[in-house]
Amino acid sequence: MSLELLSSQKSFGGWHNRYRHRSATLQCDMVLAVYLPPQAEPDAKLPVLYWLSGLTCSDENFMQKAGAQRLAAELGLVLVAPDTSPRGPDVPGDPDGAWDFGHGAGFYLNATEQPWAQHYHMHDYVVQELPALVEANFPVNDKRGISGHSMGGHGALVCALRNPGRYRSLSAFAPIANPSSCPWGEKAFTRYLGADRDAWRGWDACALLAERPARHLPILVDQGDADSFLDVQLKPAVLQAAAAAVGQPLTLRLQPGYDHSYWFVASFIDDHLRHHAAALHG
Ligand SMILES: N[C@@H](CCC(=O)N[C@@H](CS)C(=O)NCC(=O)O)C(=O)O
Repeated sequence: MSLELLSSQKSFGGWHNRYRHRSATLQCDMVLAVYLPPQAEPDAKLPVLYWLSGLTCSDENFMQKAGAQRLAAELGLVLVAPDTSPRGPDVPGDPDGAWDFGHGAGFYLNATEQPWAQHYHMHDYVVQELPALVEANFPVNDKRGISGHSMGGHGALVCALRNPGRYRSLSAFAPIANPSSCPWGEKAFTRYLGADRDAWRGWDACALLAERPARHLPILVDQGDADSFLDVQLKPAVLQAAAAAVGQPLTLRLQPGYDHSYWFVASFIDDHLRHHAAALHG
């Protein structure tokens, strides 16, 4: 599993590096970003926070806009930001060129429907191939946290709920909380998973919570109350109700005046980094 270094910049005493590699899971080349804090000496064993971005994003949005490096450097956290879908000329995208499906919109699931099923296995990529790659190439241990924004916030919830024990910490910003009941999710799930809604349950955080809560894993969620996607696409109240019904520890913070952008993410990223560091360094 070789990584080709594309660029490297020093940041807060550590390094922001971008790499390309061939993904066996996705059957295409993938680019990812890794922030190595100053503690990442060759003999170190640092925990890793995986960040899953939202619709239209690549590895770059979070690393450039969230302002996570300063505190990650202080806390000794490695940050890993993968792309949001398989990419390339051989990977089919949205037939109409829309931004909410296909390239940049892999929804962190394993597609079962053609033509998507050949490449769109972002869940297995994020949960299996990516940690194996990171743990083979960087001075890290197997203490993993996961977080993300919007489609990626939901992706983080699903990755953790589907894989008990694989992550020690979990949080989300403005997750698409119940994709089975919103336009972005219904479009993506119908195409990636087919029309049978029973097949969607394993990929919807609210349905998963009902079946396999992770009561040992407290979830931190921040949501701006001025987010234009709040009522139609995100629906945090459904997640709150699903968590309450099964005794899942969930702290949902409605942040007054904040929208859906990375201005919002940057405003609360420190709280999330501390939430993860407390569990990962324990
Ligand atoms: N392009 C869409 C918005 C998509 C969007 O808001 N994407 C979010 C995640 S769902 C994002 O992070 N965008 C990239 C950025 O802000 O850097 C629109 O025009 O309404």
